[in-house]
Amino acid sequence: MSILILEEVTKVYEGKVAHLAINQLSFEVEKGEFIAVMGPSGSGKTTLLNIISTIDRPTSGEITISGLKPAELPKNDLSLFRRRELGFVFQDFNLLPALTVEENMVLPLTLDGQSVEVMKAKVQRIAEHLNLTSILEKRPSEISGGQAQRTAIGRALIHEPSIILADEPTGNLDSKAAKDVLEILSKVNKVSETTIMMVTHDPIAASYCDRVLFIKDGEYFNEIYKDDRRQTFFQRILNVLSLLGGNVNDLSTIRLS
Ligand SMILES: Nc1ncnc2c1ncn2[C@@H]1O[C@H](COP(=O)(O)OP(=O)(O)OP(=O)(O)O)[C@@H](O)[C@H]1O
Repeated sequence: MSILILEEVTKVYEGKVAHLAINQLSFEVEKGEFIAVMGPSGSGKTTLLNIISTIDRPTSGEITISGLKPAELPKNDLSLFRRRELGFVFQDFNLLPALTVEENMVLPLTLDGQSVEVMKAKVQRIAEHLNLTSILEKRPSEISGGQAQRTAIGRALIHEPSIILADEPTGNLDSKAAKDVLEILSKVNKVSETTIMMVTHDPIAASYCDRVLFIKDGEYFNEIYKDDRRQTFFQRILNVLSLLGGNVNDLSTIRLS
């Protein structure tokens, strides 16, 4: 069953000079899939994520998430839809510095007015999965980057969303913390069957996924599925990236271990 369907989605940024950022892009994501989106700088990855996350609207084309078309929802229903169906993980964590790890994680629930008992129980369960139990009382300035990103993943999961949208979730982490975060995302994907879509420049991060979708100049370029070991998948990802071209600086963040 497809949980996300894009049908001929186009995004044009209007301005002095109009810019075609996404051009007639169509693809589907299955429920429970862990998919990466890769492409050179400027190929439209962030635009795509913004459109799927309902932060921005497509110029034309249709998007269906969990059987609903967000573009057709009234504003109030759209905020609720975003809070219930989607979880967000960003490169720079986006934690509130004045709140503890626990308070950051429950923030989406407090907006929903849930009882303290329900919130505590949910936090405990997720904190155990994400290995955060011992740091629940700490503030973002007192924890490592990897712990901060795991907290952000916990916040994204607290609503049990249908899809987690992650924008370069390992971009600010060293290789050890990045590996931890990718293993956590894989576990979340496998254990709770949460669908995850991750934009990344890093072929190692992409190799944790089931499928990598490559875009170029806002258009579909290629896609490959993992059907073997992660190391072999990583090599195949590198092969497509070399065909894809782009600025060599785009690959400057690649870690080769
Ligand atoms: N608000 C905007 N107005 C006009 N053009 C924009 C706007 N946002 C992005 N663009 C252009 O649309 C294209 C796609 O941008 P986008 O940020 O989606 O690319 P990206 O693949 O995420 O790039 P990067 O990997 O560098 O983050 C780029 O050419 C960019 O300059």
